[in-house]
Amino acid sequence: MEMERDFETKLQLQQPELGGVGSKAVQRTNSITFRAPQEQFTVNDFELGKLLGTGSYSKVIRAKKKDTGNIYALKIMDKKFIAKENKVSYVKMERIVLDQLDHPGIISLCFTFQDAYSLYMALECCEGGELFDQITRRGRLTEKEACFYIAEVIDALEYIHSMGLIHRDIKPENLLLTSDGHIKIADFGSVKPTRESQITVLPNSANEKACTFVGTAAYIPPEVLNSSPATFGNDLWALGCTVYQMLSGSSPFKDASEWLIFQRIIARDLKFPEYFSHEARDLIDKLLDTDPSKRLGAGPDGYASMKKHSFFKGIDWKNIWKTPPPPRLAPVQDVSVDYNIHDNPWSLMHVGGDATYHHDIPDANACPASSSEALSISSLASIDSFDSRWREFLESGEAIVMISKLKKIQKFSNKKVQFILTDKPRLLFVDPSKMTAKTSIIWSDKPSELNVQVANSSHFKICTPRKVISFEDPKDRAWQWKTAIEGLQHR
Ligand SMILES: Nc1ncnc2c1ncn2[C@@H]1O[C@H](COP(=O)(O)OP(=O)(O)OP(=O)(O)O)[C@@H](O)[C@H]1O
Repeated sequence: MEMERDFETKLQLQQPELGGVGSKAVQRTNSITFRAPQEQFTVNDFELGKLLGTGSYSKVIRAKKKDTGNIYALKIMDKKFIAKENKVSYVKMERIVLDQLDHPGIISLCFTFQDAYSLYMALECCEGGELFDQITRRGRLTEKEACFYIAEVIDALEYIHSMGLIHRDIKPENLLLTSDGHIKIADFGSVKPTRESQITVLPNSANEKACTFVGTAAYIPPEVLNSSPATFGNDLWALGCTVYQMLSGSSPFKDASEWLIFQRIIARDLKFPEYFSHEARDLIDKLLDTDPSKRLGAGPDGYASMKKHSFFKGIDWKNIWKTPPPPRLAPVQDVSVDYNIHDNPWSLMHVGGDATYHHDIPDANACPASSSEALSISSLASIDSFDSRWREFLESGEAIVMISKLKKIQKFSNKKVQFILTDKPRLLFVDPSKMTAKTSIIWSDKPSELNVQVANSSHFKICTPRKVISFEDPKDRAWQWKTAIEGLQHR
């Protein structure tokens, strides 16, 4: 209870002063004016649809407001989890920053509300999913496609920097696509305002993370690894890594562990695939300068030098948001995560009340989110971090990628097992009735030593040189198990 109270005080993002339920009136807290109001809604006011994505402290769900029919991406954050994981400042920062930004390339915040367990941010819904999924599905993008997407990111990033903000987590997972294929930058939890920032922040939140190590390992610039304070150059480095990833399908310093990734970043161990054009190499090379002040876009003429780069030949910078985006990829089969509240492993723990759950809200644009369970392996990593029951079976820093109660089919009797795939990667069995760890399957990245054979939507086999284990997944996720395991083998 004490923690709850403490949390409530810490997360008092705003106090409604004007208007009642549904009011669009402006509100103030500590003399900050909020554009997106804090409403008195409950989760019962929404029809919850498919899971759009998961972050390290949130789940984002497509939700339709029952009275208006408006669709939102509802970012749901478990209060206790946020307090426990010290993410309070991240939530505050994202709320207050998104509230003040206004750009076609940045996700907009429509309103917020909360209940006893969760905080809810109703965001503009990006039906096209993550750019990451587009890259994963295609293997890589063409230079023409990448050029368009990067040009939009640059336009939005120029605005973010002009507001005195460093995003600090630019990566393909945080670049979302609208239903018509334009980019929107998401995830402003790691933002750091500079001293000159025009953005108003809540007391004590601006400097909390001044030199903290934030971001994602593969996109972190070398100076951050050396504990230098954040600069706009951080985002330019991450942009360089993102261009590389769009064109090649993987990040430039990818390696088997974070430690190895960091070694490669510090050594600037950068190799280009043969098929990269001279212009692409030159752009990436200039963005990945080890000196942050020399990175393209960081010089005295700012973004103008970047926009003039030959890679962007033909881009109409003034009309970029009116330019037709590259054609959409064929949508993948909608493998929306089953998050029936009564089914524990994938449940939305603590989503208040008796919410109405709909597995699929019909989409006016017939455009399913591409953030599929099967393909967004990395972003699924923390989906179960809200469910602490399985934590005891994990090693420190290890996260669950996929978990299900399966029937292990044996010769004489079948057995129920909790089957867990982690990002380490490991495949574990837990006896769900005794809550004891059983054997694990020896992991191998080689398909000859570990492969999954799907018989039908519910039945699959895991084959290793020593044994073949047959499973039945009552939730028909056989293909998803295969994709998740193979995704980690190719990580
Ligand atoms: N507005 C949106 N429309 C569609 N999908 C979204 C939207 N916002 C977020 N998502 C999906 O949810 C995922 C998680 O969201 P977000 O990155 O904001 O969460 P987080 O908890 O802040 O994550 P992180 O661990 O990256 O800090 C995104 O990667 C994306 O797939």
